[in-house]
Amino acid sequence: MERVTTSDPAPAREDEAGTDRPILEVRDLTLRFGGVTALDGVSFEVGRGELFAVIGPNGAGKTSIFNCLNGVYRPQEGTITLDGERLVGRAPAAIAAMGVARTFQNLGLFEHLTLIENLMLGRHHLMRTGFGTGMLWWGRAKREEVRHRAAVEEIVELLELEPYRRMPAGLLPYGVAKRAELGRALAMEPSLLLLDEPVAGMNLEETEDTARYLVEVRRELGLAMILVEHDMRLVMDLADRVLALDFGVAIATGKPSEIQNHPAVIEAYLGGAR
Ligand SMILES: Nc1ncnc2c1ncn2[C@@H]1O[C@H](COP(=O)(O)OP(=O)(O)OP(=O)(O)O)[C@@H](O)[C@H]1O
Repeated sequence: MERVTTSDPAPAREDEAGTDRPILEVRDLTLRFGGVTALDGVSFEVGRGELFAVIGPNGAGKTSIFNCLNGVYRPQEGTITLDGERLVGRAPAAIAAMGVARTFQNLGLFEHLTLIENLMLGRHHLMRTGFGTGMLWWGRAKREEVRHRAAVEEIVELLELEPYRRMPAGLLPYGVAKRAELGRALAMEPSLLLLDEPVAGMNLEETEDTARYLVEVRRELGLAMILVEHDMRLVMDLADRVLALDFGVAIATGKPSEIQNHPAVIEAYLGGAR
């Protein structure tokens, strides 16, 4: 059952969706699987244009947060509010249509489709003219397609994917495929982007490239992003603020420099290594 706390600093009302309010507000999120408490009363906010990172040892609950945010898991308690709209209880497709996009740890591209086709699929939910209507109203459908193609080409340019436009996704080098997946998520025109271990399996050069593209995306699009990542250097370099989890509990939230030196965070990582 949803628990609405009185401590919510900003009640979820659409008319208050002003620019100063955080784009995402998570309050007292609790998620249980039988006897396992994956998330235990977790609260945090993400500001507009903020790059917010979630860290923690294996099994801390990072993926569970993403799965609650995009509607794959339904938390037993707590609220999630995106721009004044409650998310808990909505289906993943509805949440995606509200502006929450996600990249996956393992690639989520269609291997036989070209890079451009994959990006166009990312825009599917934004397309109003289906095939049937398109036949009847081909003029409007054509104009709409031109608009969508132009939006996709902007992303291709931003992420420097031009040389790979017509290549089937399955043939892309790994680093490029990860970038294409970022492009597919951006093609959705999200208001919140969830980045699930964007540099997993990358070498140093690819990791540095990814960091550069994320900085670029942020500068160009001013998009709010949540980053789950084990690469601490990337997190500390890129994030505005960091939430550290341990056994489903939020043990610290703050600037990267504060989190790096936080005794509870150090203990959580060293404890896990013992
Ligand atoms: N579908 C599920 N069924 C049962 N238990 C689950 C499920 N999903 C997650 N859990 C449990 O919830 C806890 C948190 O898992 P989660 O995957 O969110 O951690 P994580 O921080 O993402 O870990 P990692 O860094 O290894 O990906 C773990 O104890 C995990 O076993």
